[in-house]
Amino acid sequence: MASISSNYVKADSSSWNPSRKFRIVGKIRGFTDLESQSSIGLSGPWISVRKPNGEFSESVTLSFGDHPTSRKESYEIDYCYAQDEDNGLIFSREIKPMISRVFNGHTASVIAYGARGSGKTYTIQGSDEKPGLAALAMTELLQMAGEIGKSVSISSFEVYQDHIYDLLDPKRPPVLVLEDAQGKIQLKGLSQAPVNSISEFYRLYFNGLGSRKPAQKIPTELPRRSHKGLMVYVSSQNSETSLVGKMNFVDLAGYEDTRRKSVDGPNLMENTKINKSLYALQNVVYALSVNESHVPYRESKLTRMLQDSLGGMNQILMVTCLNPSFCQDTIYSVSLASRSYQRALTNSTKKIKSSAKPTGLSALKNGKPTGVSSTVKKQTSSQVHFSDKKANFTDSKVKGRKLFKEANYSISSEKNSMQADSSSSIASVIEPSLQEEVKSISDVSLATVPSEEEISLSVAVTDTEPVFVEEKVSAYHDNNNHPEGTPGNSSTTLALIEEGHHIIEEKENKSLSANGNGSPPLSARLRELSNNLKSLYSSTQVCIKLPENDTSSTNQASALVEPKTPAVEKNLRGNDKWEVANISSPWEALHMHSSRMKKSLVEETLKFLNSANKEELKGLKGIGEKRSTYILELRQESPEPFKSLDDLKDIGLSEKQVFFSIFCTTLFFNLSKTMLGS
Ligand SMILES: Nc1ncnc2c1ncn2[C@@H]1O[C@H](COP(=O)(O)OP(=O)(O)OP(=O)(O)O)[C@@H](O)[C@H]1O
Repeated sequence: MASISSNYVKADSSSWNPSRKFRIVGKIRGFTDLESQSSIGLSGPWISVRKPNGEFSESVTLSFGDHPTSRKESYEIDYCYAQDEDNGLIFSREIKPMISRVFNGHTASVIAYGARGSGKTYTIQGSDEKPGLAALAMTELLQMAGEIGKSVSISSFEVYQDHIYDLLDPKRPPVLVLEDAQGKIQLKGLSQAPVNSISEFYRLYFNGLGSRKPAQKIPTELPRRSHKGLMVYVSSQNSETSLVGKMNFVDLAGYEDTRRKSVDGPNLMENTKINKSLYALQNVVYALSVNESHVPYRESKLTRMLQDSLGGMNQILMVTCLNPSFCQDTIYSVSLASRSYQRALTNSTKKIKSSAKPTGLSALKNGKPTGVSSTVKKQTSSQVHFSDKKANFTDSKVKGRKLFKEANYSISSEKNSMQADSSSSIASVIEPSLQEEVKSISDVSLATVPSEEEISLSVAVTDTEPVFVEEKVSAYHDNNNHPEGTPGNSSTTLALIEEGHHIIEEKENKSLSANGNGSPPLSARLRELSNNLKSLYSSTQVCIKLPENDTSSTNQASALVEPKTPAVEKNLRGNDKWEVANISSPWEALHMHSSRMKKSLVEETLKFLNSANKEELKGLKGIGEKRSTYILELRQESPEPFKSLDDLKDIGLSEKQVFFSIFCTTLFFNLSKTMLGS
């Protein structure tokens, strides 16, 4: 047990400040038998835990010992449990006070996160011999419920690749996250089982956890990495509807920075999704901590399904699990925890110094260990917010550059479900000579924007055929909180192409000597295509009729219009008129049309899913008998189950699939109509 510094001060009592929503504690994992026997168990302390102000400290600082890559900063969190402090102690100090709140009608959540192998499962799930926090809490909950005449039931779930599976009944289709008329989250398809004794709990919980075998598609012997959760409901007896309170236990998948490891194919994809959902959770924690008006629950399934539990007056204990020996990902996790801690101090009166460096999540996103040394870098919540916003903005750009490598993966291995499903049909209407260039642009766009949430289409008209350019823009929307289509939302295709262009140029400059195959560099092809688009624009001017009362000098503004784009004139609203009147470049025109067209397609897609009959639904690629039945079922429960493209995930479809399927169907319909002369 040599890993704890002599400065370590043991826990005396839990001091959950009632005004705080989040409490952030650490837990240093005990050595495994193997580690105890090896040199790891004998090496000196790696993590030092100190109370900065002696016994009066309300927090502790963590620092990491001798290792060339260890940073010398210290990270502040609420508390840290030592290697030899077990789950029982964490339970009595942290969880027990939460349980009484559950019986008072609140929801409490315990979320374990950290690097791989840092002890998250041991802490939350435990084992038959060493109960985890969930089992310890369950014993207490059952006892208290018995005493005051309440009933207890559980649900157990897994979030794998942004799909939720029921672990109590694994044969069920993925769980749907729906929002009812009151704005409450409903988990459709997640079963609940009553629990009357701890042995019954063990049987249900551990059978469920063991029942999901690795997905067949994944060529690995290892169990798949996923987030696992337990929901415990306390209800008034004999009444399913009168929920008293709820408790969640979440064992998150481990954070792993894949750039330092050779992870490939499906594992890389799995890891990317895991990290994306971990970032999403941090974004939610951040938004809640600083009382942001918009909390990005929809960024991942996990946060969406926990929306009601995370929001409101509910309390959340974040347990940062720490590897006892050197692990770079543990340092990242702690920097993240420290960041959350600082954010959680929303009403802090501590003296604060701001830091210009992007830290915490944004730095983590950039793959850099953060410089969150809480002892030296404190920020007010508003300062944190501001700098983070800025950091996020630059982040998306910087990340675009950095992500280039990752994007290669996502293009080649994932290839984007949309591309896989619809590229053939789209390719068939693109001039063969342009196909490669279009693909290049798509790739650049993919490379420059981190999120895969939304796609918009830009359509340029050539003399003969339309050219489709894929664009990904939602991360920019989200990061900048601009409503779709507002002037602030200026991340257009061309901006992306330009950005990608520079990245490619930079890359090419570096690797020019290595490129001996004589093929024109991508930047040259992009430039050529960019010039083509410009000349096409000047040779194909289609006038947009301006509102009659608009006599501004720009009323000859023109734009590229794809035949059959949604009616421009008819749909002009106040802002749109402004937009049309102020078009000053072909790119603005192109962007205006692409976003309007996208908006229109989205609306049509949702309308279609909310109203089409079974046969019509089945006409869409990706929707068969099962899905169409399911959609109809959903419509019986709620007349309009699809309110945004995000809801498509609930039927297990990527929005890209449906979007492009609809797009292609509409396009072919229009083309055949044109050819038939109607
Ligand atoms: N306090 C502890 N004392 C002794 N061994 C422990 C302790 N905590 C965890 N371990 C052991 O360490 C190993 C890793 O723990 P665990 O599986 O809980 O990590 P994890 O963070 O859940 O991993 P992953 O990220 O892969 O899900 C296991 O063999 C576990 O039994």
